[in-house]
Amino acid sequence: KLDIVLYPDSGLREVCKPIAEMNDRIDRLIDDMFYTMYDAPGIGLAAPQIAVQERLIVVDVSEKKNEPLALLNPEIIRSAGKITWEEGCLSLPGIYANVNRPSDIIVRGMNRDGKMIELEANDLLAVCIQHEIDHLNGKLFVDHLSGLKRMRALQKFKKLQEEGDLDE
Ligand SMILES: O=C(O)C[C@@H](Cc1ccccc1)[C@H](O)SCc1ccccc1
Ligand SMILES: [Zn+2]
Repeated sequence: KLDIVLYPDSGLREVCKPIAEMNDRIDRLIDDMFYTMYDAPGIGLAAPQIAVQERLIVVDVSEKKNEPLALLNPEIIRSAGKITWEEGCLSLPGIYANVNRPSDIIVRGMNRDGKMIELEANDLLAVCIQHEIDHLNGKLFVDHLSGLKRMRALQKFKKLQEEGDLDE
């Protein structure tokens, strides 16, 4: 299990580098990311959340946790519709807020077999993939909130972290 990087770590604000090709290092990283994601538990994880500044995400929104999807250099090439979801983030534990995003997307990327794929994602899978791609661009879900809501969310996160420190 890898340690998940917490806000306000500067690595979460970097634009990640594209991955040139699928190889053993990336294959092992994908396994470590899935293990860390399922253990959290979570339904998505982006490489910068485990301090790797490269364009790699893993998601699995299935009930049975048996539909793992890893994408290298993912890009959204079509988006439509609208959905509001109460999002959380493993890098901002304890903070939740409603975020509006397109509900239907087409995403292109390389899968762990090194094959370029395009897939349609809707609803929660679309939300999750957009949330993870945001991470690759140094964006966090709180950035989609209005100034006041964002400030309140980050103040609450700060307090939760300070309380946590006291409990130590
Ligand atoms: O931090 C992350 O990237 C993992 C996120 C992914 C995510 C957030 C909001 C909506 C969809 C995906 C989550 O913390 S994973 C935790 C979770 C579990 C069940 C439902 C929603 C979020
Ligand atoms: Zn997140």
